Parts: sequence; C-alpha cells; structure tokens
Amino acid sequence: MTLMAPPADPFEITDDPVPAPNTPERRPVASMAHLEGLNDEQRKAVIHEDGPLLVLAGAGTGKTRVLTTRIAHLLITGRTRPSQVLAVTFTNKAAREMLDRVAQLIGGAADGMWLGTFHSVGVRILRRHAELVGLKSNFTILDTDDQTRLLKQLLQAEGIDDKKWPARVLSGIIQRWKDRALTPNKVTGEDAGEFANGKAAEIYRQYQTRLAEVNAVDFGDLVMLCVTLWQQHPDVLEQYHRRFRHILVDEYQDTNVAQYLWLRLLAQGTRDVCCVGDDDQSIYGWRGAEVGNILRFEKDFPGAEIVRLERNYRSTPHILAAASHLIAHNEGRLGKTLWTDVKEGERISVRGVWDGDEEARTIGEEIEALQRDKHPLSQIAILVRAGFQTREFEERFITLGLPYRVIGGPRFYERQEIRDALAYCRVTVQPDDDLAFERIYNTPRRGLGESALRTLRLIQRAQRVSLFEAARRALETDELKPRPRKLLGDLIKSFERWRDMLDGINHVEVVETMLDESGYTDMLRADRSPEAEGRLENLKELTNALQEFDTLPAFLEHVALLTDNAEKAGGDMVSVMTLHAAKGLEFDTVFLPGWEEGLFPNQRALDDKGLAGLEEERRLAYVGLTRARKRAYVSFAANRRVFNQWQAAIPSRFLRELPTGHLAESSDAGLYATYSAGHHAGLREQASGFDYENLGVTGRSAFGGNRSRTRWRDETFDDRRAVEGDKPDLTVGQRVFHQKFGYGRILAVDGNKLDIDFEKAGPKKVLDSFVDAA
Ligand SMILES: Nc1ncnc2c1ncn2[C@@H]1O[C@H](COP(=O)(O)OP(=O)(O)OP(=O)(O)O)[C@@H](O)[C@H]1O
Ligand SMILES: [Mg+2]
Repeated sequence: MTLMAPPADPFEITDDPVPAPNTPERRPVASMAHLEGLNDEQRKAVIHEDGPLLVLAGAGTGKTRVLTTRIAHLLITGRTRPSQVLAVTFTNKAAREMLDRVAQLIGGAADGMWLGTFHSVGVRILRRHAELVGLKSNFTILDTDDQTRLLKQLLQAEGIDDKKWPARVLSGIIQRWKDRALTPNKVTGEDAGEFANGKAAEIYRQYQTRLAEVNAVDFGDLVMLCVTLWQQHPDVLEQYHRRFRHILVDEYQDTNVAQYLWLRLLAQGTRDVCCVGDDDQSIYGWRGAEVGNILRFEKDFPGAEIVRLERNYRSTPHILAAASHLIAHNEGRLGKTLWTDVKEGERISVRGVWDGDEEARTIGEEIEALQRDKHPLSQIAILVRAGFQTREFEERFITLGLPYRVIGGPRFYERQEIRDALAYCRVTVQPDDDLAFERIYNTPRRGLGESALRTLRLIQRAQRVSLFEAARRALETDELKPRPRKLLGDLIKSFERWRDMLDGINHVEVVETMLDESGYTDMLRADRSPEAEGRLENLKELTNALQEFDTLPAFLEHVALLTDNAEKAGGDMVSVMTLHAAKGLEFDTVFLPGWEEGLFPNQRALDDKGLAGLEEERRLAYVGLTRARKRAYVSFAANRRVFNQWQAAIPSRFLRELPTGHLAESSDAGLYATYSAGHHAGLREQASGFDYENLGVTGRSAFGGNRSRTRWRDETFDDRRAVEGDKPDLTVGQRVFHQKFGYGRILAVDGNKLDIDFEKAGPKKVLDSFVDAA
C-alpha cells in the first residue's frame, strides 16, 4: 500500500548540522549594522559565543533588545539557521513583538524559528510525541471549568464531601503541583496534606488517568508533560538537542520550577542558552514563579557568563529615580544601578481625587489634552492593579468617544461573570429574553440538564412562546421529570420574586439578592483561585455601576448601548490593562490609578504575615512606573464605593516611598497634603459622612444626570399566547400518542393542556404540542 507523502512539516526535526565555529563556511558578513548603537555590555551579550549567558538587568536597559539582536546576529553571521533557534517569552503579545523585531533586523521573516510562550511551544512538542505520554496527537486542552467538573466527579466517586473540599480548590492545588513538575507519584504526603481527607494525591492520580482516557490535557500539563517526556525518553530529548542549538528566554525571573526543569533539560544539548531577566520585576510568585531560578542558573550552568546592563534607554531621569527609589524598599534584592542620559523631562504627577469617578474624569481630560497636542493614543496606557478597575475608565472613554482597547482580557462588560449577572438582570426585567435565559438556566449548576432544556425548546417552538413561558407551562404538566420540574419551578419562582422586589426595593439590593439567592456568588466564593477573586471584585464593581442609574432597565439599556459603541472602535487607541499584562511593554505616557491601601498593595498582600506579598506588590509598582518613557501619572482616591457603601481609602504606602524631589503633587481637595501629614482618621470621618448625592459628585453626573425610566417593561410584557398554534382536532375521549408516555385517552382539555389517561403511565397532564392523534 502506498501512502501519500505526509505534508511537509516546516518544523520537522532534521539533523542538518550547523557549520562548526571557525570553519571556512563561517564567512564574515559584510553588514554588521544590527550591532550599531548597542553599548559595550549589550554588544558583549549579543555576540557572546558558546555557553550559557545570563543577562541580569533593570527595566528598560535593553534586555529584550539584546535578545532579539542576538537572534538576528546568529542568523546574519551564518552561525545558525532559523529552525535551530528556540525563543520563549511570557505573553503572546511579547512573542509577536519579538518576531517583528527579528524580522526587521534580518530584513525578512525568520521562517522555521520557534518563538512563542512556554505553553505554545509545549503544545507543539506534545502533539508530536503524544503517544509517548499516553495521548493522541489531537488532544484537547481543557479550561478551568472542564477541569473542575472532572475533579468534582472524581471527588464524588470517592464519596468526598465537595462542600467541605471544593473541586476548585483541588484544581488550584494540582495546578501548583504541576508548576513544580510534581507528577502524581512525586507528590508526598506532606505536599498533599489534609485536603479531601488526605486523598488529594490519589485523586490527582485518577485525574491524570482520566485526562488521558478522554485525550485531554490541562494548562499545567503543557510544560510538565514535556518534562516527563524528556525524562523518560532520552532519545526524544536528544532529537531536540540536535535541533535547538540556541535557546533564548525573556522575562526569565518569572519562570516556575517546571519551566526551569524544561529549560534545563533542553539546554543540556549545546548549552547555548541565553536568559534575560530582572529580579525586581518578578511578579508571578503567586503562580509559582521562583526568583531563585536566577540564582540557580550559575549553579546549574557552571561557567555561565553574567552580563549586567546599567544604562536605561527608556525613561526620563525623574521616572527612573522614582522607580529605583521605590524598589530600594524591598529586601533581598540582587541590587543594581541604573542611569540614563535622557533629558530631564516632566516630574511624576501624583494626584489625589475624591473618588473613582473623578479619577476617571481627570484622566480622560489629561488624555484629551495629550490628544490635542498630537500625542498618539497608542502611546498612552492605563495600568490598573485589579481587573475590575477598568470599568470606570471604559465607561468614561465611551462617553468621551476615546477609542480604547483592553489588553490581556475582555472589556469589562464582556467578562463572563458580568455577562452572567447581566443575564440574570435581563431575565428578571424581560423574561422573554431567551438568550439570557439559556445563559443562566444552569449557571451555577443546579442540575438542570440538556434534556429538560430540549423539552422547553420543543414547547417554545410548538407554541411560539419564550423559553421562560415554556418553562411556566411545562411546570403545570408532567412533561418534565420530577427533579428537573422541581428545580425549574424554583428558578421560575425566584425570577418572579426578584421581579416583584423591583417594585419596592432598591434595584441594587435586588441584584445583590439575585446573585446571592441564585447561588452565583457562592459558586465564586467556593472557588478560591485568584481568578475567582477577580470575578467577585468585578461583580462588586457591577453593583457600583448600577448605583448610577435609577432603575434596572435604565442600566441594562445603558450597557447595551455601551457594548454597541465599543465595537466600532478601531485604529489609534488607548491601552487599558493590568500591571501584570504590561510586563515588557513601554508607552510614552502611563497612568497608574488606584494607589490606595487594600487596592495597591492589595488586601491579600497586606493580610500576608510575611513580607513576600508586599514585596511582590512593590515590584509590580516598579514594573508599572518603568513602563513610562516620558510621563507617569499616579493617582489615588479618598473614597471608593464597595458594594453599596462608600469607604474611605488610605493612600498607598508606595506613594510615600516615592522621592518627593521627583514628584509634582496636586490635589484638588488638598487630599494629598492631608494624608501625607498623617491625618487619616479625620478625613475618614469626613468622607464617610459625606453626602455625595447632594453635592452632585456622584458617578451619575458623568452620565448626564438621572436617566429617564425606560418603558422596557410595558413593551416587553406582551402576551404571546395570542399567536400560539392550538391543535383543534384534539377532543375528550380521543385516543392519542405522546412522545414520552405513549398511548392514552384524553380525559379533559384545558386550553393547550390535556389530561390524559395513559395506558402505561397512568393519568398525566401534558401539553398538546407533544401529542398527536393516534
Ligand atoms: N543601545 C540602545 N540604544 C538606543 N535605544 C535602546 C538601546 N537599547 C535599548 N534601547 C531601547 O530602550 C527601550 C527599552 O529596551 P527593552 O525593552 O529591550 O528593555 P528591557 O530591559 O527588555 O525592559 P523590561 O525590563 O521592561 O522588559 C526600547 O525602546 C529599546 O529600543
Ligand atoms: Mg524586556
């Protein structure tokens, strides 16, 4: 039998050796233009030959530039070809930028080079050797929801109470093990602890088996399974040793143990490994990153060359001084000097504002001013500590018509939990909203499955009513099995209750009640992952947004218009993102809002007994400031609204750690002065007793005052019963056939409901749409 030749694999591992150093094949190249402009240390790192190299340097010193130039240099000098280069970084955005940069330097695409994130490279490797780790090459990658569902099944099968030991927590534990490359048989009793009555490791083992059975992996596997693969199959590892002659890693300080092992195995080949990083920018400790990997490098790669870069090319002296001064408050740093000969520039603006609304308004004004001065929006970024903070800026930008993009995540109103919560609101206000109803029908999981939904859909189509109305009708019959009928009945009753509440109770409270009673909040609370915490914060922020409207329908209308507007944006845009997502990037102007205790540094770090959490927050602040080339604006609000309440906020300790000589402090209300003088308590009193409504400084003013009540309710409560198709041919005494209950005789007809005495199932109430004349 002849087979078609397999399609050419551009990444095929071949044995073509590179010309060895100093052979005639290594012709000197005419143009070394790519080296121009590099300082001595940078150049040393770029042209360093043979053997491990660690570039350890502060922000903006050209580490990433060294990395890309080094790749270009390897290619231009003919020392290597693209397919022999592997470069790894942390985000897809960073990977794309590196590819572009290399292409620019070599004047064309570096086809065949592997440049991606640890995860994307891991997938590629695993697909090729899937069978060796018990998978098929078309394996799927599970998201956290699938992962948790699977774990839940396993916990239940073991008879473990998943209220006490939630699957989501276990999912986090397993993730941490995978970060440390601990396969089930490497997990010790000590690692496993008390969780799941001491059975966590056992369930982890079952989980891995189950994943293999369904031909799936989770994110952690993408790195860990490569390590396993190489450890168990040295011949495969050797293939990669032959292929990847040059390995380069950016943002090395944020590698976790598994990634480090991955790298160390791979680098044993030629030992030509170049890592660049900055211990002061290690911000993923909470995800298992180990700054210690920097120190380990010299030990694991004896004779490694260490290059330090001290000249910063990015920022003005004010920005650099402020960032350096701030980070000096951390203990246990490797320590480094930074200098620049960029001209002085502007001081860092530090501004105190009353509340988040004023903060968004002020920043919006600053951006408009920059725009008038012809500054491109793409050179402006807003960097927030927590995802929920983007909401106020997004709304403000939409009001101003300023195009923006949220990097590293969806826009606020497109986030999963926000869409879910909005779906609850929509069904409450407008029960015929089928899309919304389907979205939350079984979210959180309440045991309402596909089959009940199918029944509802049949009714919906046959009687031309909404799903909600179909549910109501199904409840009056035996069309649903007892359990789904009970559960659906509870859901419908809840919605009716929430709708009634809207008549008497403040809509914000109704929404809070809705999220509580539906079990939605509990679902997120049970999930102790950092993502879930962010989701809860987003929900709180949603209730803040709700405050700004008089009614729930008015709010929903506002949101519908927002999302509509947002999609039209294109071209030159302001970037909004978290500090974590900003790593490695740079902008002329950077806004750093929300520098308040509990927000930044965040509460988790403050609750932490040791200093580790706080120091990681400080590194984040350092990352934030050092993203700025020319201008940095730090701000803090005196009051934040959390759920229904105003809370007085205390300015971040990081503000006091900035050197005053480099700051331009301003505060409309003299807040900064008050705070820095240490009069926190007095101001807190003032703030909590503050009547925002009467002063007209609520968020409401930003949206043009009170919104008129919409007539949504009247319009949508139309009675669709008028259009439904009755079945006039069904009469008492007639023999009929029902899809589920079989043959029977009609006892009574009540509109579209029939009482039928079924031959097998006995008397039941059913809907006429499920019945045909026998
Ligand atoms: N020798 C140089 N001459 C001129 N500009 C340079 C030089 N080296 C780097 N730069 C510029 O300085 C800026 C910062 O460089 P780069 O992003 O490589 O720094 P980094 O050390 O990777 O920073 P981070 O720690 O934030 O990732 C870039 O705009 C880069 O083009
Ligand atoms: Mg960089």
